[in-house]
Amino acid sequence: MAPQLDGFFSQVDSLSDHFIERLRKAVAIPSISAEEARRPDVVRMGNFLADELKALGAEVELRELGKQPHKEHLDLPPVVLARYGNDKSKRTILVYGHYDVQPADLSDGWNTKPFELTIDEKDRMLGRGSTDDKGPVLGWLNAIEAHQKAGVDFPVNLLMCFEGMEEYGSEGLEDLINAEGKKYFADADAVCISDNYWLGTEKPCLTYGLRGCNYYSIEVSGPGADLHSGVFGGTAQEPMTDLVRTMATLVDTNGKIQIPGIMEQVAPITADEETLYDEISFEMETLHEALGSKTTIFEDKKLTLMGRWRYPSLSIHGVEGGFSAPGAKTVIPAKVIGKFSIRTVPDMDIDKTNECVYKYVNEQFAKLGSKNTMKVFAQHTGKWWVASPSHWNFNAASKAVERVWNVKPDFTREGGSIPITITFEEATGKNVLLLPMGSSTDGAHSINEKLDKRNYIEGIKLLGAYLHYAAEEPTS
Ligand SMILES: C[C@H](N)C(=O)N[C@@H](Cc1c[nH]cn1)C(=O)O
Ligand SMILES: [Zn+2]
Ligand SMILES: [Zn+2]
Repeated sequence: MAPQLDGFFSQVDSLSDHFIERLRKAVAIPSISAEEARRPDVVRMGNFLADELKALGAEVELRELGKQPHKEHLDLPPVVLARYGNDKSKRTILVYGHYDVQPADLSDGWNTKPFELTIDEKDRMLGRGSTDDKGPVLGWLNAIEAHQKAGVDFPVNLLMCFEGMEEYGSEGLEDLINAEGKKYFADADAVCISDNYWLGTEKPCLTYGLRGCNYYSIEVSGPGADLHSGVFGGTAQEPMTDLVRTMATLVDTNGKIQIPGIMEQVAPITADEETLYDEISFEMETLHEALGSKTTIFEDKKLTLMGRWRYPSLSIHGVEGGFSAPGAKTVIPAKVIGKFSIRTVPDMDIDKTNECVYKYVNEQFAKLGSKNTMKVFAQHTGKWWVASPSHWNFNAASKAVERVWNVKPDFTREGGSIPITITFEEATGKNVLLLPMGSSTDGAHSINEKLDKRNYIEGIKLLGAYLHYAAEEPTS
């Protein structure tokens, strides 16, 4: 029998302004994990979540993770572990999310202040972290509160794990999950993560795969200090020149990775997979809207989806130490660090990929014949993940999508990475489902990140409905 959800749904509608205020408070905390100076704000955000959860009656622990690797002067932010309900007759669902965000500054080109939630005329809620991942994390808290205020029994025991370093490769979390897999998380019957996006703007999806991410630095140094290019230009070998020449050999304009040994690791396409892409609702026009231009590599839907889901990609992100401000400073930087990452896919191996990258970058640098010094290293790595969606956890989520959105979801893979997903699967031995709240045009990691009010409010209903169906779904 379909669960009684009307009381819960109408309570979510009645509390919508209150839930938006909760998101406003969360967005106002600039919890940027990649910026050292923001570490106190990341901790403040963890405390904010812990306090909100305690006020809702959850049992909460703040778990410290020690020092940040390679940055020993910095404490990692705490992991918020919480339990809501401990009824042995109910299923237990473990949910994960992250409370840290990507960097954001008005000067990057935002139309509004990134840490002030701004609701525009189209009911888009703009602000850093609105969709990635503060909106979805608060979705779980809001679902609890709406049940309480509606007087509806909460259908499951909820275990929660919210971290503050996801955007920096989930530093420190893996050990905790492995240690707690059969302790704190022992009761978990299934895992649900809400931290990715629909493929388009109208059709919800359930996600069963993620790419991994190996993030690299190439450090080139030579002169003892930054130099005057009029005095030293033409006399000193320049680190920036060596760096851009090396970086330019990594990938071509159509995204073809130039490093030998990478594509060779990619799993071949199966006959089943060949047919899968035609069924997916995905329009190139929506991709162009999300991209903000028509500069796609492919014109074709299938090749585009394959390029995002099942092939690796290499992206060049930036250069630390180079001159980047407006104006015309005539400096020769003494040391520059180029950053790039490779999104990895089945059957790529992290260590083998690292070896290929190190060998290739060293060879390319050697070809320059430079007297400068070059180091290449991986800053963080995380494995790809692909699961089976034939499981009661996915069935429950599919029914919840149909109930809330009146449409059957697409089953998708995601081009992004949530490094800890595979660790949850291995440490608990349970099925992991990705249940996104936001849509493809939300601009996660970009300027003007937003979450549509509709996706937030219906998303809260979706998370709550999923828990009801998960409580009832027969084991598969
Ligand atoms: C999909 C998720 N919301 C996300 O944005 N993940 C990040 C995580 C990351 C950062 N470094 C490596 N992985 C991403 O895909 O960039
Ligand atoms: Zn992110
Ligand atoms: Zn995220």
